Amino acid sequence: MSADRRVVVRADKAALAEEVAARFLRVLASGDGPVHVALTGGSMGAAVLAAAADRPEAGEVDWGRVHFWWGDERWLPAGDDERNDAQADAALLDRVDAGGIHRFPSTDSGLGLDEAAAAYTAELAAFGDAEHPYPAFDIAFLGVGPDGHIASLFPHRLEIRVEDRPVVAVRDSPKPPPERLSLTLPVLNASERVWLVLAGADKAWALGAALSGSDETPAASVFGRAETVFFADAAASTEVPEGIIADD
Ligand SMILES: O=C1O[C@H](COP(=O)(O)O)[C@@H](O)[C@H](O)[C@H]1O
Repeated sequence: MSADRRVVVRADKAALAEEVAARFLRVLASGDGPVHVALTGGSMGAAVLAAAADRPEAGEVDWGRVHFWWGDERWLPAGDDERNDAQADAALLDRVDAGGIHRFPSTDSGLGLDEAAAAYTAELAAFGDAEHPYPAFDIAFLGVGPDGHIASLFPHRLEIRVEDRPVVAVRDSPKPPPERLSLTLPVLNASERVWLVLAGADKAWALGAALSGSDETPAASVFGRAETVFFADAAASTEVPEGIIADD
């Protein structure tokens, strides 16, 4: 794990999505083995994927090497517009021939919420190694809620402290829908790169709290093994301490 965290700021949401999309495509175009990417829902998740789909470098990526996963999912029927995977499908996944699309189960899968968590745990394990029963993501994308939540790990809740399972079933979520599935911190923290993407003035508090390391802010507790980067627009970065905004 690298405790070093950087903040990259761009003027607005569109410029931010373009910046992250360009970096995302550069990672996908490098190397030659399978690439595992954990996607996020929320406002910036689809914006980054849509920007990536429209960039010319998307044509240089061997999408057959790329496995897509999700950091969390809303417990809804397959294809529901509010599901995180449906938003990613529309933005990018329907336009590329990915090596694997690993969706969380849906309410119409015939599984209950706990069974769905177990099913995703098993799917992750199929791509694990001797060290961990889950893949080490090359990139884990995370949105950050105004309260500092990441994936479906919300402040002041037990799910943030779960270390013995890769997936948790979330009930009574403070944000609708009330039932969700989420990866846990040990899985996210095994990622090579953790990229948190946030835009808008309503995210300024969350970014400041994440950087100050508040125990109860989930966004403060996630670290990539090689790098942890907060990508923010100007409106979201007003509470970033001086001197930690990266030049790149
Ligand atoms: O519900 C969710 O919210 C968070 C943050 O979303 P945002 O719209 O405030 O950016 C998102 O990261 C998560 O994947 C999603 O399920």
